[in-house]
Amino acid sequence: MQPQVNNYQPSFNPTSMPNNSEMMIPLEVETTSIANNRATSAVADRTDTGSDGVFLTWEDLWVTVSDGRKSSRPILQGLTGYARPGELLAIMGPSGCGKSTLLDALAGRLDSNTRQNGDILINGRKQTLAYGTSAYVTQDDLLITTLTVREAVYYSAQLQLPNSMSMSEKRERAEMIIRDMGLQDSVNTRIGGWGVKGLSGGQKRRVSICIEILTGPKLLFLDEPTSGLDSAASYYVMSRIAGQKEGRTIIASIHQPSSEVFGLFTNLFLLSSGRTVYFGPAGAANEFFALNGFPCPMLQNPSDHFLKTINKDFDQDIEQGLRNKKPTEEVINTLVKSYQSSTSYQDIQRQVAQISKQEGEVLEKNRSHASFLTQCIVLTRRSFVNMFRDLGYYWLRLAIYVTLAFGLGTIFYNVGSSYGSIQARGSMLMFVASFLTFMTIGGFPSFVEDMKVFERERLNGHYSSGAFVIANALSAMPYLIVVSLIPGAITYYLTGLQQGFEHFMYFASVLFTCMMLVESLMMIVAGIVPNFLMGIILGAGIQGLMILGGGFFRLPKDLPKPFWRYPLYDITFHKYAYQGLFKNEFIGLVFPGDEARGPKILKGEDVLRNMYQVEFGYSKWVNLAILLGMVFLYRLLFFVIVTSVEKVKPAIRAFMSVPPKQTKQVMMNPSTTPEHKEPSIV
Ligand SMILES: Nc1ncnc2c1ncn2[C@@H]1O[C@H](COP(=O)(O)OP(=O)(O)OP(=O)(O)O)[C@@H](O)[C@H]1O
Repeated sequence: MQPQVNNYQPSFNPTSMPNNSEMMIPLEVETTSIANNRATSAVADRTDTGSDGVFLTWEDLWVTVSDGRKSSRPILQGLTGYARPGELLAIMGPSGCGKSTLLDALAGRLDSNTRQNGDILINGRKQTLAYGTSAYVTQDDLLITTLTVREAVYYSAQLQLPNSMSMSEKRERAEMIIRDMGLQDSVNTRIGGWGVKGLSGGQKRRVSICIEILTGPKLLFLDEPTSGLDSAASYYVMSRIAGQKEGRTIIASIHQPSSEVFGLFTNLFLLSSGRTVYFGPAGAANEFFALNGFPCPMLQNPSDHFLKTINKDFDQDIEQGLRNKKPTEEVINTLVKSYQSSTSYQDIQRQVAQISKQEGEVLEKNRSHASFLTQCIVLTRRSFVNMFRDLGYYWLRLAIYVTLAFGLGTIFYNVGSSYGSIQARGSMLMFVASFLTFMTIGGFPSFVEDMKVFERERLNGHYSSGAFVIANALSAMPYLIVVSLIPGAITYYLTGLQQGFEHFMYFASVLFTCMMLVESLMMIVAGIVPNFLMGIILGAGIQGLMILGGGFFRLPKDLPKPFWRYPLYDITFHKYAYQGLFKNEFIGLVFPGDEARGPKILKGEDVLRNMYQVEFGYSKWVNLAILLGMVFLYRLLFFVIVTSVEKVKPAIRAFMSVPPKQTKQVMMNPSTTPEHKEPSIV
């Protein structure tokens, strides 16, 4: 159909237009408009932020990203709008138009390489969202892949729901949400990840939604909740979400909603290349397009029509196929200008101003009501189950450790007590304290996965960072005990190190503590660089330096100052591990001296003092205590890092934002330019 001439009347006011639920095809517009007028104006006039719920407004919102050179590229261009309790706002637009960026900006989760300008107010107040103030179902389903659907939702219920609710009530709530999302037939299916097939993409999507709607958050963001779902599933999922909107503010970006799903939206925010094509009641969008000369063809889904009209990505194909068609860029400019000169736009601005003026309640952080102890217990249990089921977490490592233990046991088999055994014992202990513990790095991919899930759950306020840090350490302990006892015993007894159960237990304890230390170190690395390759390189580099400066490859007195001797030698855990193991092994043993040079008999203490320059004055137990203290310190550092990221990120974002007035000076607002040009900041 050829577009008609632009006969759009600026007096068009979508806030007085009918509700969309009864208006799916153009013919119905006229018949339902009068009936619905009253309903929508009632909604439109509800701007009292004093009521319970979240009123969100954004005004002249710009988001730009540096394009690598000295200029910036705008992703969102001066957007203005609002979302209110009891309403479902749908954000639609072609792929890449900025839907996720808008959601991220509103939820306070923009990437650090972006700059945000403009006002976002919550209940009329400038308030930083994120970390527990809202729930956000992101596009990526960051879930624990080894859990079943029931486990994932139930653990989440235990973490998020208050202690005052009984376990059976929590279980009941979890089961109900699972049923609501149509997952009752997959409750016992594991979610699955790379390498392990589990749920389908659409089912994972629904698990993510289940987890976030468990507590009925006051402000809910959903980024493409229906991706991967068939049209029936999309409708049921969206209708469940829409059914929760009473007293809640829901904003969802969505691709290709069916006409039934479209009927569930209260308001529609239509974007193209980061510009507003339309904002207002979803039911009035059809008329807006029709009045501008782009009526929805009979029997066509309106949302398909809107997206087709404003998608310029395939203009070349269209040009080849339909030579007489208006270029899409022109169509978009017409709609953008038309919207900006309409009374409805002024009305939206008036609404935003009105809502912004009324200061309502401060949105409280952290929706989690489970006690700290409950969080620790539930997270420890969940993490323990995950570690047990994830073969790569510990079991594979155990198999490699056992293989290496046999390697060590055979290469140093029955090491004896000759003069030559001194060097053999030293090398073997060094290998155990350095390389066996170094291999803990192999668990890093699993740590990164854990960190991703933690970040999502933390941002959505499911639990505190402290509970995560404690649970992560506690759940790893039983496995590390197994991993240090079995390969430790094989190595110890095959090589014939100093006899006595206490000596073996000390050996295994140092191995265990060093593995805890390396795990803690790698969690710190995962907290700083949540990138698998970079993390492994960084972790390996740090440990390489520590091993070098531990006082074995270069004896302590020969270590160059200032870096290697002070401070590295004193802070590297390898120093305390080597010296503890050496004391455990050599003290009490006697060796025949070097026949050519030294004394006839060498006492173990002399070997330590003269050959390895071990520090005396404190016992091997002090070495072990220092190592345990380091585990505590590393975990504390990990906690400080994850909590400071929470504080630093919003501060950086606030620092990166410039007041809207400045923005207007450096950027061209399309509404003020006769022909739209891509604005840029240089
Ligand atoms: N942090 C970033 N750095 C660089 N470019 C970015 C960043 N965030 C978004 N963009 C760019 O902004 C544009 C809009 O991205 P966004 O993800 O918001 O689109 P979208 O409408 O959600 O797309 P889709 O529907 O395909 O998910 C894209 O071109 C994207 O590459």
